Amino acid sequence: MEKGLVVTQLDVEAGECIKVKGKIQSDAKGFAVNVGKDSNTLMLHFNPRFDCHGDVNTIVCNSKEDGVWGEEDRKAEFPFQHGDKIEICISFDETEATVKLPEAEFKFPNRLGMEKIEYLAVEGDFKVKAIKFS
Ligand SMILES: CCCO[C@@H]1O[C@H](CO)[C@@H](O[C@@H]2O[C@H](CO)[C@H](O)[C@H](OCc3cn(Cc4ccccc4)nn3)[C@H]2O)[C@H](O)[C@H]1NC(C)=O
Repeated sequence: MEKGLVVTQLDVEAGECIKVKGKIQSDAKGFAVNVGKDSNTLMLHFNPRFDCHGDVNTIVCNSKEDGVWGEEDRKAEFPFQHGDKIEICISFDETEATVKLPEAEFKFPNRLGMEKIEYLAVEGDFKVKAIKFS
């Protein structure tokens, strides 16, 4: 299966923002935005699931340390629809990551105490149009 967008060698610090703009496919089962050190060490795996892994219309967040998933955090809101054109803004500080959407905001603890984001990956049924660092 083809990989999505992967960006490495980043140096995103606390308070800075990663903006990912794109379109959710009309038949999306799910997609994920991963940020962290590398694919095995993730501050945040942000995984909206329309219908996959037994979840329907559920955002699953998690961390990954040395290739091992942490405890999942399922969010109450699901502000996505098939075909949506959205911009996801991810920022963090020493205690938590924040995911800002046009009509919702989610927090997830910075479990690994990461001080910079070096890695960004977007996977699944999401077509990236642009990414911006600010
Ligand atoms: C009840 C006992 C089994 O629990 C299930 O265990 C599964 C396997 O660990 C959990 O699914 C995994 O959850 C992880 C987060 O905790 C990740 O989401 C795992 O997927 C990684 C991944 C990304 N991708 C690329 C991708 C991403 C989005 C859409 C399409 C492809 N391929 N594999 C995903 O396979 C799944 O969330 C978990 N369900 C529950 C309710 O705990």
